[in-house]
Amino acid sequence: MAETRRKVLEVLDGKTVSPPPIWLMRQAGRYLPEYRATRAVAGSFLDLCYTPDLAVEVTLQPIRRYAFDAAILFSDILVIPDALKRNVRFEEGHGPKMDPIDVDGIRALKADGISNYLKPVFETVSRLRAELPRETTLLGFCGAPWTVATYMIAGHGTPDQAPARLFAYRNPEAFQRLLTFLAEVSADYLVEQIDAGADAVQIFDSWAGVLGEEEFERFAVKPVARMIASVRARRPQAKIIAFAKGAGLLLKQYRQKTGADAIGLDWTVPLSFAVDLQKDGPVQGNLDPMRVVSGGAALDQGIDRILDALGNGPLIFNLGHGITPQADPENVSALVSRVRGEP
Ligand SMILES: Cc1c2[nH]c(c1CCC(=O)O)Cc1[nH]c(c(CCC(=O)O)c1C)Cc1[nH]c(c(CCC(=O)O)c1C)Cc1[nH]c(c(C)c1CCC(=O)O)C2
Repeated sequence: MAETRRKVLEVLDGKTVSPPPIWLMRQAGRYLPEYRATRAVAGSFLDLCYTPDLAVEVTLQPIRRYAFDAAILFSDILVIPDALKRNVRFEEGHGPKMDPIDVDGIRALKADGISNYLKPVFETVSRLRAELPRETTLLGFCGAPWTVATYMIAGHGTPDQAPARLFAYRNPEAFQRLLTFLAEVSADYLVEQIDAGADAVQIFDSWAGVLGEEEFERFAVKPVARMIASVRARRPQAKIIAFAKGAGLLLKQYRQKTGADAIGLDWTVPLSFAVDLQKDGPVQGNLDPMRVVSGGAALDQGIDRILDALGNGPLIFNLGHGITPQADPENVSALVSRVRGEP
């Protein structure tokens, strides 16, 4: 059989691929009219995540339009609390909600049944691997323990995760227990995605940036290091991207201490520092999603700066965070063409 080049995997192996492969965080989503159409017939957002026919369809939509180098499984990081029976719901215009967990709730958490509950997700992964073009890398994902814990404790999203930070100071043992529990079940979840056909996985620590230095070490670095070690102990070839949004200077040690193959960079990471981080291994990022909303010169300049700074080393071109619903699909076409050096 002919060798298939999966460019994202080549970069994760430390190679420089030119032009760099590209995919976008949240590439399947509300900025696409075809996503909104599927979403409208799906019932709830979680129904969309748990119906393989529909989840496969929305995962493929941005691949059909833009031929991105990677597809990311359509799901959500909050399927783990949902599988833990935290009554997760997504209300229009309100973001995610769930029952807030307390110390007794943390003590009562059990891992039984998660894998069975999430079977539709694994079915989506295996169908995607069969349906995607061979050269497209399939990414699985999960949330990092800290980020998932922030939603479990508050019961909803907050601007600064004050409820989880406060809970962690007041109840250090229960909080540590929650992080350790989430690290274990999330590692199992990633192993099952890999076994179903995911070529690589990304761990999203979207709220790493609200932590002080010591808490970053205990709540972000250690649990993710533990997850990665657990996945690698079982699947030594696993390729893992870790995205700690807002981690800034602490990213330097983050890759080394967690063992991630590549680190994701948000748009506030200075390119001069990104060049330094790239000397230690592959990086992914880091265009400001608002440049995609803006389009025009702001988009072109943002792309060119990243390519100039990072294009001669192992780079997966991406945004610094998820694409937003206001982004014009035409601007995404312009972005992809420019990164690929097409007219
Ligand atoms: C923190 C977080 C969540 N979910 C996720 C994160 C980490 C990354 C990040 O920080 O963005 C990750 C996520 N969520 C979704 C994906 C799918 C794959 C992809 O990237 O295309 C992925 C990888 C779909 C989604 N997850 C969600 C949507 C929008 C819901 C809808 O269509 O009604 C999508 C497409 C809902 C969601 N899910 C979450 C929130 C806060 C929200 C509401 C905010 C919003 O509405 O944009 C939790």
